[in-house]
Amino acid sequence: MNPLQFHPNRPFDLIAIGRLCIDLNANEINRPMEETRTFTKYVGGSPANIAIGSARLGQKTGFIGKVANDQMGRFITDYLEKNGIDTTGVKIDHTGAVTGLAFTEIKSPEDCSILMYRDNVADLKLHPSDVDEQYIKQAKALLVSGTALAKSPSREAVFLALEYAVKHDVTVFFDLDYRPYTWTDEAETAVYYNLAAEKCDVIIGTREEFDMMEKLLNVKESDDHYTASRWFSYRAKLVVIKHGGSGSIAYTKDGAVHRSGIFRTQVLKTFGAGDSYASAFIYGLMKGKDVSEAMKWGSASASIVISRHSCSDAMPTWEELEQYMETAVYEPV
Ligand SMILES: Nc1ncnc2c1ncn2[C@@H]1O[C@H](COP(=O)(O)OP(=O)(O)O)[C@@H](O)[C@H]1O
Ligand SMILES: O=C(O)C[C@@H](O)[C@H](O)C(=O)COP(=O)(O)O
Repeated sequence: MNPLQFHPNRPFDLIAIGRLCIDLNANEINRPMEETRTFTKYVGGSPANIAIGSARLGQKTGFIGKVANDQMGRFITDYLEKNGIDTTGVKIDHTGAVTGLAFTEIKSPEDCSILMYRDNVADLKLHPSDVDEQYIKQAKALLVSGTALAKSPSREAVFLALEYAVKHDVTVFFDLDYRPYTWTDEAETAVYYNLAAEKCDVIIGTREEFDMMEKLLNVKESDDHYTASRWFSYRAKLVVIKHGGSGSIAYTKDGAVHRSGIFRTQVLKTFGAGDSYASAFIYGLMKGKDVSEAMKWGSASASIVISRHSCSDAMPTWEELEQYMETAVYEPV
């Protein structure tokens, strides 16, 4: 069953809000950063990757964010537009802020990490005055990324977007996307994550991300069922907990539990799994598929992206995804 209903007759399927950054992915794989010399530049940032994935799958997609007033900022906006994403909501910073950079280190397929340069970044300068109620009102769904809550004024901009979404019956997806280095204080982090989650229809995160939110409440044990049920007294209808190579589990408000396995693949690097999973999972739900089927689409998309070098540029089209699901081997949990 699909517990979500999307407002019909809206021009945008999905509008994402949050960071637009640059990924610099190591060309020399199976090497530590100290020995890595060259990188390939891609558009990055979790919500950007999800929006690109969504557009590739054929969704009418828009973005609300802020970019630096320089070559990097223009590279990002240009790439979004080339992928058919509406950039009306992408504003340009005029305070001298810079573009966030994510250098990726691929020591082995299982051992990947990201070195982020995020001082004075333009994405966190997104201001409430940059968020247009009329724009959000045109969407069936809004995707919020947790990292945008890390600092003001971006934090207030996201809460305002959430208010508009709730007011206009826009279905809200919250990808927790917890990046510790963007935050300074554990309690502050958990408080804002929990406050935002109260306003969301669908919450998607890894076990570790939910643990971070629950630590503040002195929850000692990781328990997926407990985690999900906490949110059903608020707005949530669906909670998804991702477990890496062990698949994912979803709970719906009516008490149903859905499990998804993975599509085994030749993993090049692990990052990008969550973003590709989210884009195809959301697409599946918006196409009216039931939760289990949408999770399978998400797993297939993740499997494709982790076998490729980039995150954004590797996002599959619907034709690629469909063909992949016909031929690849699915391992149920
Ligand atoms: N090694 C893997 N092989 C195949 N699929 C994977 C693998 N790791 C992750 N995935 C897929 O990607 C999804 C999200 O991965 P996960 O690592 O939990 O998220 P994140 O990238 O946000 O940390 C998983 O639920 C699974 O479907
Ligand atoms: O989110 C970022 O700023 C970096 C991403 O573009 C990146 O490549 C990544 O980490 C993807 O995250 P994941 O999908 O949660 O693995």
